Amino acid sequence: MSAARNLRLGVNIDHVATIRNARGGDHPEPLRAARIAAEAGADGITAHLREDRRHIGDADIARLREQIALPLNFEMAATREMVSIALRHRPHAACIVPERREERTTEGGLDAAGQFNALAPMVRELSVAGIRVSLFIAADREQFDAARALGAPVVEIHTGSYCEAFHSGPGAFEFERMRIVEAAAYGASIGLEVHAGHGLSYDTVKPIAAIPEIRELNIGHFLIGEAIFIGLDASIRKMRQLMDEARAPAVVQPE
Ligand SMILES: CC(=O)[C@@H](O)[C@H](O)COP(=O)(O)O
Ligand SMILES: NCC(=O)COP(=O)(O)O
Repeated sequence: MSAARNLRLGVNIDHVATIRNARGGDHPEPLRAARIAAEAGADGITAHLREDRRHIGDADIARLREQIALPLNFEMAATREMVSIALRHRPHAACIVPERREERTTEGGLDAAGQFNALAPMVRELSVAGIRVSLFIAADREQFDAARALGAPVVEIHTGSYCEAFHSGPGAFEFERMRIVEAAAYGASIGLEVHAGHGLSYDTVKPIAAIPEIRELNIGHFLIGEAIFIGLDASIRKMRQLMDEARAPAVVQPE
């Protein structure tokens, strides 16, 4: 992703494929969404190849790698099948996420500490292939320590609980925000590159974008939903603008 930006935006296009798959066929095409995202200022494309292929499919990953110049962040479960697919396509990054077939979406973070021995060879294999490994984890020091010990250079903090807390009142929202603030600072202090994502919207993005240690946000479902009303280009540009506003250095007024 672009080195020039100190907060990158990865646009997740999974739910373009969700709509396509509702009817079969090839409309709307995730590849076209990726092209629009690139034009709208995305720094990267994120796609989650779920084991059940409920949205993105294998052919989407192949097309994205062949036809999109932006870095691809390939979200994958910790399975041999997914490691083989990643090694075949060599995306810029592979983000390992926990998956349960019966879940509606990614409900929690990866248990990097509990699954240490199973993850270690996968992280190694992906890294040796030149793929930047990221672990999708909760804002929890034990998980950050495990990510570091595994040799993953990047962690992505699951912002789902934070986004849900937005609807539970200011106290709960602030509590979840602070957990992410502290975790991001801790992650950076032990040498990890910190990303964040899941469920972010125009209402919730700014406090996360304002956290200086966070280098990348991955956002999808809200952007694709909002695109129904204002178009994909406009929905991405507005998100980018909110991120930039949150990140802008405070202007000190002369006395
Ligand atoms: C890991 C993650 O947060 C994304 O993959 C996002 O959740 C979109 O995919 P799902 O809606 O299938 O969970
Ligand atoms: N890793 C999070 C992601 O890619 C986007 O999640 P969402 O915005 O679709 O919930």
